[in-house]
Amino acid sequence: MITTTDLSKVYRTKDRDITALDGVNLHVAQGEMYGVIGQSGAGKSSLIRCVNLLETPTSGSVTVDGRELTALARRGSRGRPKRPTPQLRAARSSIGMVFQHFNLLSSRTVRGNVELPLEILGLTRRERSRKALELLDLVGLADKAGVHPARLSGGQKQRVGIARALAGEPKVLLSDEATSALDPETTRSVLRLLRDLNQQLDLTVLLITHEMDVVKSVCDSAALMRDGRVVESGTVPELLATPGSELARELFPLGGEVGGPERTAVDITFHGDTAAEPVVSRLSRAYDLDVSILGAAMDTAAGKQVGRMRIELPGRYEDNVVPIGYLREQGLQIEVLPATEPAAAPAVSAAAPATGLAPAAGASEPAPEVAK
Ligand SMILES: Nc1ncnc2c1ncn2[C@@H]1O[C@H](COP(=O)(O)OP(=O)(O)OP(=O)(O)O)[C@@H](O)[C@H]1O
Repeated sequence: MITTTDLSKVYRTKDRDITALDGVNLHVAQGEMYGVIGQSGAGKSSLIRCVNLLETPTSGSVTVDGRELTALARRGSRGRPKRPTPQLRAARSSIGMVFQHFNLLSSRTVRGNVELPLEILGLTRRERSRKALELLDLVGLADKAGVHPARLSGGQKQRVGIARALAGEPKVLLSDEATSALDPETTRSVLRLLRDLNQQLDLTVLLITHEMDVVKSVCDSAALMRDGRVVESGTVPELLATPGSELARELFPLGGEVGGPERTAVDITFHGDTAAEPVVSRLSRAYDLDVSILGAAMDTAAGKQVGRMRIELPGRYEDNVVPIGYLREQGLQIEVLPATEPAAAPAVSAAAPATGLAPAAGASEPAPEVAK
């Protein structure tokens, strides 16, 4: 539904050129909720603004719903569009946008704000009113139609912003840090609303955020951006199945100090109904091993249960090839951590943290050993 190919954006300022996007290739499938995460300055806003051509990319292409928007834009001087072409304007109507600070008009009522894009689309007063009330009902705000934004909570303002974004019946919704200004409870309810709309309307949602919890609670897929590049991307299960994935580590941080070179540390990821713990006790019994559980995390990602566990086996990797093979045979995803020197930091924290959004290691207490 959304494809960017070699997308680059360079801001030319008086003093220097700033490369905000450096060859971004992204593919968001129809009906997907796709989260782009990264630290401040990574290029997330530039990406989302280039997707709907609010910013003109310096090079590369953007295709939304089969239309190459970059080809529809007429370039003006210094890369700025002179004016959107009618074709670009029409294509943009299939893209809704939700902003961090809501961008509501304080002089208009809630209904008046939702009606604004409908006026631009040329609907009659009666049609506008009917449609706006329908949209307000969809976001749970039918009773606030006549109220001005100043009398709404942050979450309610964002719901109005979402209703307004849906006015043109878009196929794609772009969300620029839509929950960053909201408290955790309100964040959860707005994310639930976005997820419901995604499912009810088969809406494709591209959201940018700096919060891993946002990705974890609603996204089917995610990309990690750094210095204008996508450094990792995929569906959440794919990321969890990728050895060494930074996103997987940040989504499900595992704690636990690894004991040293005479120990083998293994990260186990399990999905859905597979539970690791009985497998670990079976392993312990079958191979007469003292298995230590260093850390564990159970959570849901995009509505599916996912768990991770870090265990430690006595002996080097060479001594544990057979038990590790046994774990793999159980259908669990296994990642063996590189051996560490006794005084060295755990391998995971040595490679950590890309986003700095969550601790990668040392977050939880070591659990007792599994009984043999
Ligand atoms: N209009 C602009 N003119 C010049 N430089 C800009 C402009 N917009 C963004 N930049 C620069 O481009 C880089 C990427 O910025 P961008 O806002 O896309 O990142 P971001 O990941 O969204 O960050 P944040 O989370 O802080 O919004 C930064 O170095 C920023 O300073």
